[in-house]
Amino acid sequence: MASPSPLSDLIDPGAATVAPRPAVRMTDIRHRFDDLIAVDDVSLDVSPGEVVCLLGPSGCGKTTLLRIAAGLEDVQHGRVQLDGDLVAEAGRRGVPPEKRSVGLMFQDSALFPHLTVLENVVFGLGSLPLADRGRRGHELLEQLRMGQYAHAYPHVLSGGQQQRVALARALAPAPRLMLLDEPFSALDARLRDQIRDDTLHALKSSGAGTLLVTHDPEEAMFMADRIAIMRDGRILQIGHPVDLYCRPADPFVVTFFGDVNRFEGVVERGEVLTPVGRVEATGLQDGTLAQVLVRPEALRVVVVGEPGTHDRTHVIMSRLLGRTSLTHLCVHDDSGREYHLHSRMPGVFLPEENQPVELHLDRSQIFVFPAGA
Ligand SMILES: Nc1ncnc2c1ncn2[C@@H]1O[C@H](COP(=O)(O)OP(=O)(O)OP(=O)(O)O)[C@@H](O)[C@H]1O
Repeated sequence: MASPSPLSDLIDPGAATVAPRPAVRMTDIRHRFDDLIAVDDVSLDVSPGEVVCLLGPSGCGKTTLLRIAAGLEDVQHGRVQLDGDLVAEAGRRGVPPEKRSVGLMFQDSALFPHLTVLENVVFGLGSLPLADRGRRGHELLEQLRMGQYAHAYPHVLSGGQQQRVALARALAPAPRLMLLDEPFSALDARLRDQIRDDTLHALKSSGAGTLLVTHDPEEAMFMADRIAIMRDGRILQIGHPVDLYCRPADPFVVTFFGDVNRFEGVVERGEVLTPVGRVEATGLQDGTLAQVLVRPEALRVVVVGEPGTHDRTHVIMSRLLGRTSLTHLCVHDDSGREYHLHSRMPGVFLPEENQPVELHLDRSQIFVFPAGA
């Protein structure tokens, strides 16, 4: 009997070495509006099937970058390739947006009011036979839980339903790239969570690469395979959400993901002394003035003794925020200087005012940088 062929025989060595062409590749993009540099030397790839979020504060250049990918802004410097094809380069006329195989979705769904939901979804499918258009439209509406509204007009739909239709319309022509600009920001929180979830699954099953603009770090973490965090037109760090959250390259990256407790101190024997204890200052020389950023979840509060008998570290107040509880703490350093710190604990943890406590540190959520970085 012939022995079974090894698994490696099934692998095409050529296929293993050819990386898929990026859905979009933006190279050396710089963009000015008069004197203002809106995008400053950005290069970025999005792979097919990958969701990349552009995250950053208002005005950092996210939308401009997205509009350049879409062809809605000319390329002033650098170039844009879609699925390996050069579509725009500085000094040359680019491929117009409607010829780029790109699906667009914005904060405002911008549906055609005089067309039904189904007609809106199939609007861009003119080249397909009528029956195929209808099949594709119904399939997407079912996937986005809008099947029952196929023959309704947009004005009877809620904002969230309109966004589902806008997503179906953008996905209908099976674009190679989806560009989404703050698509959920006009929706209330509960609705937003459901739509985000459905959008993520629809994007993933489409196989398109996605570039999504948001200023909301939680949304970026929910949606993204990779996050590019931007400030002043530049990408400060790009990577898996865990890389950005747990291995931030810059203090701005730490603070953009939420509230932090901040201290300064001089590095001595590789450590900085803070009011919550000594912290390792990896990579900083002795004598360097350092800033220490301590996430509230890095401070684990342990109740000790009776309320009212506090000496140094004690509770000022505590609040339930839902999935976590926030404790405001009064902490003193060795010289007696007082600090007001925040601790975040999972679940319901509501120690009384004046309760003495001890703090245990989760060092994985404490970050040290040179002061002024
Ligand atoms: N058409 C324009 N003309 C002049 N300045 C512009 C134009 N579009 C954007 N800008 C400016 O360029 C900078 C980047 O804007 P952009 O919209 O890309 O930022 P953003 O990060 O998307 O911000 P937001 O989240 O507020 O939309 C901002 O300072 C903005 O005011």
